[in-house]
Amino acid sequence: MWQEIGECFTALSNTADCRVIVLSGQGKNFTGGIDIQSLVQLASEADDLPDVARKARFHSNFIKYAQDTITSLEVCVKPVLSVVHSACVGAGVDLITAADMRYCTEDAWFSVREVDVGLAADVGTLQRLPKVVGNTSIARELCFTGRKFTAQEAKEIGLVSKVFPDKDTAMNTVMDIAVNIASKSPIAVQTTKINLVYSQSRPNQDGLEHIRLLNAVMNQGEDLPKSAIAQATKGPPPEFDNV
Ligand SMILES: CC/C=C\C=C\CC(=O)SCCNC(=O)CCNC(=O)[C@H](O)C(C)(C)COP(=O)(O)OP(=O)(O)OC[C@H]1O[C@@H](n2cnc3c(N)ncnc32)[C@H](O)[C@@H]1OP(=O)(O)O
Repeated sequence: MWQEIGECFTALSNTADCRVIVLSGQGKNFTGGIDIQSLVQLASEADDLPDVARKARFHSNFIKYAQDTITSLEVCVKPVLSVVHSACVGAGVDLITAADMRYCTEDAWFSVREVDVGLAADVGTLQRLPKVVGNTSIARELCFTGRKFTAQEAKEIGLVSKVFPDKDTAMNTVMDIAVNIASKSPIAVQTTKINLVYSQSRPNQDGLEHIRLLNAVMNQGEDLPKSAIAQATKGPPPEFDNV
């Protein structure tokens, strides 16, 4: 699954007729996080190596691979909307915090469970959760304790944008949001995502410089006049070529 997630988001990022991605889970839970047996197996494979440097390199390589998998959501230029139902544990929080938007059902619950399996979270939660919720005290409490928190609390701290009564309602509403985004200029939407991601950990001046250079090129495209004229004339929504 690690491999498929990375391949999937890389492929969708490069698939012209995909404009928006909705990520949801099948079955009883959104995700129970990393397969614990595979984690134990990995530790034992590292243990079999003859010396500490090689053990360290083995761990480092897998962590990098897993980090890149989660980061593939962020690197993907198409907006990723995630919909969580029931449990979202450990790697699930890493995954959704790399998405652009998060929604959940009333029965959803979350846990930054890594400390309880003896790990410091290493595939994104520690970097992204504090920024997503904008409150380092609550982010740290959740990371240090691994405690379960409800959909309601996730909404209160800003982890999710909205809580829906059930999965069908959540999916229908989030699909409407996705359709709305997909109707807009893909150049404008994707450049917006690229700049938001670039700017999230940099000074404003760097982000401004980045968008200035991007738009010096992108503003020469056909989507800007098409959209601007439709807005100004209250004309029908324009159609845009895929990127
Ligand atoms: C480089 C490192 C990269 C990433 C690291 C990520 C770290 C993490 O993800 S830490 C989190 C690890 N996950 C957990 O600790 C979750 C433990 N499981 C649970 O809390 C619950 O099982 C549940 C996910 C909330 C689901 O509960 P429920 O719906 O009640 O089902 P269960 O009966 O408990 O489980 C069914 C069945 O699945 C097995 N299982 C559940 N989660 C895992 C898992 N993460 N790994 C392996 N197996 C799991 C559970 O043991 C049950 O198995 P049976 O054989 O049916 O007993």
